[in-house]
Amino acid sequence: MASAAETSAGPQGQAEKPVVIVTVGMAGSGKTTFMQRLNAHLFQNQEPRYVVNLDPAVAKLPFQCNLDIRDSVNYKKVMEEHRLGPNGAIMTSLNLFTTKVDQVLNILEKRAVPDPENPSRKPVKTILVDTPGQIEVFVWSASGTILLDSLASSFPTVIAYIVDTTRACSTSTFMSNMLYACSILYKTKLPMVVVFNKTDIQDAGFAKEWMTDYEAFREALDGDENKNAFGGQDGGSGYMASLLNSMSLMLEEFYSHLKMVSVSSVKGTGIDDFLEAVREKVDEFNAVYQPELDRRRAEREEIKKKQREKELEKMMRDMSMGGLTAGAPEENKSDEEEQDEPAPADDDSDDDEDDENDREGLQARYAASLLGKDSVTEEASFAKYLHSQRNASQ
Ligand SMILES: Nc1nc2c(ncn2[C@@H]2O[C@H](COP(=O)(O)OP(=O)(O)OP(=O)(O)O)[C@@H](O)[C@H]2O)c(=O)[nH]1
Repeated sequence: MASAAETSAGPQGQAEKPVVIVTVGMAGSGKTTFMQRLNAHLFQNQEPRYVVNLDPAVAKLPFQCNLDIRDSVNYKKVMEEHRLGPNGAIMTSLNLFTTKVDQVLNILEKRAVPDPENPSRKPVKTILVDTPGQIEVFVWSASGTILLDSLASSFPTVIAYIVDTTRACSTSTFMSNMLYACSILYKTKLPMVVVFNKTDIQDAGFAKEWMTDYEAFREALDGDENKNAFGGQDGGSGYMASLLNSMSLMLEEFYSHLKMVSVSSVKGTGIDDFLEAVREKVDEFNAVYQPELDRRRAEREEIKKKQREKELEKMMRDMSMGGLTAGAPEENKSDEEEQDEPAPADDDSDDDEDDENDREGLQARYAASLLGKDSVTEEASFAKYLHSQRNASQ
């Protein structure tokens, strides 16, 4: 069977990149169990994979992990030392871990290619990432964004949004779940597969129907309203139904961007469907998301370049003004002193000329460095200079 990474090969036969699957979902939706099942499935198919755990608070993982946030950050210590609650400590642990994102990417990139020192070790094809149950802590935090952006800038990345099907079968809980998924899709701007988990207990056929047929959802909504499922009085229930109805219409466009699969992580059903959906999403990542990511990266670079040019302009102005102010103390001298002062010797005029040459040379070097003709040392000295300027102005 084709691997999830098989469609991620770059153009003109470039080395195949592994696919990153990031599992997110509400607390208890079954993310860890799903990861365990996926890991076992890939192992059975002898597919080299790499497992990353980003949940610092998990007590015990039911699978072997290659890279574990708990090895570098002690969640309980973070809680004690910073006097934080559980969610604050998870967020701080993620922040601390994010400072090592370059190292993490280095490791992953090394594992994605053959190792000349260990030729028997196959390059990984799938990178599985488990995230904390507190979904907002990961998706809406700066560190979560940095981690996701960094992964997506190196590998095709797909979000697996896990839904507890047993808790999504009423129209209101279903809608809450879909709104969460929608916000994650638009926040991360990454392709998403919605995984209806625990289908050994509750079939997910209703969800598929509601996502593809508005009338079916409308009927279910009427049924819930008639049963007074929203529990409102004096028209409260009516308000809820009308809100859900409007949201369902609004989400129609969003549903069209999703791929949904039914899975039972406990029984192992639906995993092949999930991997097939990931393959589709990887194609979408390469065709749609990658160019968009490249465009955003180029935009950021352009902004940075403009900022540097602005700083250089300001610095040039400061330097030419500096030339004027260098003579300023002279102006404080009394007329008398000025008259008594002997005429400048030839030596002094040489110094002035040297200063002028130095300044011009310096300006030319800075300009060259900004125009990209810089050598490493010039760039370093320029950065040093800007730094000292900033410190001096503070
Ligand atoms: N019946 C059934 N139970 C499941 C399935 N997947 C997970 N569970 C159960 O759901 C509970 C929560 O599963 P976890 O995998 O710990 O969920 P999680 O989303 O990782 O939890 P947090 O990380 O704490 O948010 C456990 O009791 C699992 O055994 C499934 O497919 N079927």
